[in-house]
Amino acid sequence: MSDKFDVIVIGGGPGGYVAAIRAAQLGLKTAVIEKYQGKEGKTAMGGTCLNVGCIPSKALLDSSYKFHEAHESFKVHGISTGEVAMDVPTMVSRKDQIVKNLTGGVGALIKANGVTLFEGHGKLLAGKQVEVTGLDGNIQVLAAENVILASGSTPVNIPPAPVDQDVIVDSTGALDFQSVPGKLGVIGAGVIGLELGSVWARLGSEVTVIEAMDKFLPAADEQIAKEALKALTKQGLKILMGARLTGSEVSNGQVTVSYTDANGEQKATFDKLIVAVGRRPVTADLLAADTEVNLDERGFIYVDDYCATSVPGVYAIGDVVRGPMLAHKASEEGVMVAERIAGHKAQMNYDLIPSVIYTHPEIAWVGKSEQVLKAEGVEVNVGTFPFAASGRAMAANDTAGLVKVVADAKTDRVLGVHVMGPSAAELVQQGAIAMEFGTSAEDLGMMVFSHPTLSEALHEAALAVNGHAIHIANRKKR
Ligand SMILES: NC(=O)c1ccc[n+]([C@@H]2O[C@H](COP(=O)([O-])OP(=O)(O)OC[C@H]3O[C@@H](n4cnc5c(N)ncnc54)[C@H](O)[C@@H]3O)[C@@H](O)[C@H]2O)c1
Repeated sequence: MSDKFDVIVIGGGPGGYVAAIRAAQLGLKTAVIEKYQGKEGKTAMGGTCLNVGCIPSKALLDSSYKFHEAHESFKVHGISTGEVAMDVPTMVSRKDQIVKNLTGGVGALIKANGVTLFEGHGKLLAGKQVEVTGLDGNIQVLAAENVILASGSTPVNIPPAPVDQDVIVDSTGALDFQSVPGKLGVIGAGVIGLELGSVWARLGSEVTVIEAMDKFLPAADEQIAKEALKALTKQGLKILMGARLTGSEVSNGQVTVSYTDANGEQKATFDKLIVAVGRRPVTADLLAADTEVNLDERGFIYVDDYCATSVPGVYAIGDVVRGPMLAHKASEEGVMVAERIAGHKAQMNYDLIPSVIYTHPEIAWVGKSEQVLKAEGVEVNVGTFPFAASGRAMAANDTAGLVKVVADAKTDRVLGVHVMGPSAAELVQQGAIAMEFGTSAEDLGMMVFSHPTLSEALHEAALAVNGHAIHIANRKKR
């Protein structure tokens, strides 16, 4: 046995690297184990989020939105451009450079905080020992007082559309197309399907999204989901609901998919097909048989509210445990666990984890939807404000969508903030901060918001909860 650590973290994604940095800050002797090899053939920190998830997809979303604006919207402002063209390899290599900078930055932070990096595969053994299989195949065993499992998730594969990363790709392959597919199929109208579908639609692909469920974005507030479906359809995304994929056949560089919908058997042919039907936790070769760490019935590592597993001193965080598969949820769990190991009484508010879909307009929310609250028997007051009535949104030529604030009818406490529109993610975060402090709609209404800002739409929606909005006619007058 070569070394003993206070904390060993398996996995260097947004859960693991944040946990490791926080543990080191708290004076704990910490190691992190990471095996992912980036495009340069070097160990890259940051997990799915930095390497093949949140960050690269946002790089492509931003590039493609700029192209779309130059192509479609500049003329409204009086700007003429001549022919606008997109060089896809340049767009993709810009994305790669951002990934390289960020993963390198995290590597530097790990070092600066005195965390020891082991490059290779980590596996928990009994007795809080951790086996590391190095990239060269050499095996060493480390000992720890505490182990944090942060092995993340991987895309779900489905038998009717086996991924070959050429014609049929998953979310990773879809970040590296070297040209714009003429016809693009997407399986799954979830977060990834809509974000990546948007990227390629903006660049000119004819995009068809095949979604098995009948209800669009079931986790979102119904009013927001309805508006979002309208907006995305207007942008040219063909979204087929209640359509279940049954098979696919690749030939001559194209793929023909079969699916069933309300009208029976259908077929469609695409140049590329993105499979985005969810992600599953990574636990393969993570736990030796005698560790006594339990999994739940869905294959996630079973943890309590504080991310403690069934084995004292062993914790698990992020996508490998229950809850939404979101980088910010993983990071906060990492901080909580590191602090608890250091003896602090840290906890995390699982009720206020914001969700964002980075389409344009963005779709974001925090707290509960009007429908969920009503189903729970909570009486609510609702205030909405459309961006069409916002001076700032008009100035930006970006007026689709609305802000919706849902408050308890008895106490006026804000229970949900739901936004579709420009900077929805940032506006929802303002709601999240206020909700964390138990805000009422009246409190938000009494605050001074800068003019002219998009944030005023949140102010007005909060005022509208009690019939006091100034810049729209109130549904409810008091
Ligand atoms: N912006 C973000 O926060 C962000 C971005 C990307 C990914 N993520 C996370 O990554 C995870 C995975 O994302 P995702 O979009 O793959 O999953 P998802 O669960 O959001 O959506 C998958 C969709 O595929 C549909 N589906 C499943 N099987 C199907 C089939 N056979 N035919 C047709 N449709 C089918 C499902 O009904 C669902 O609507 C999510 O948990 C998400 O939160 C988050």
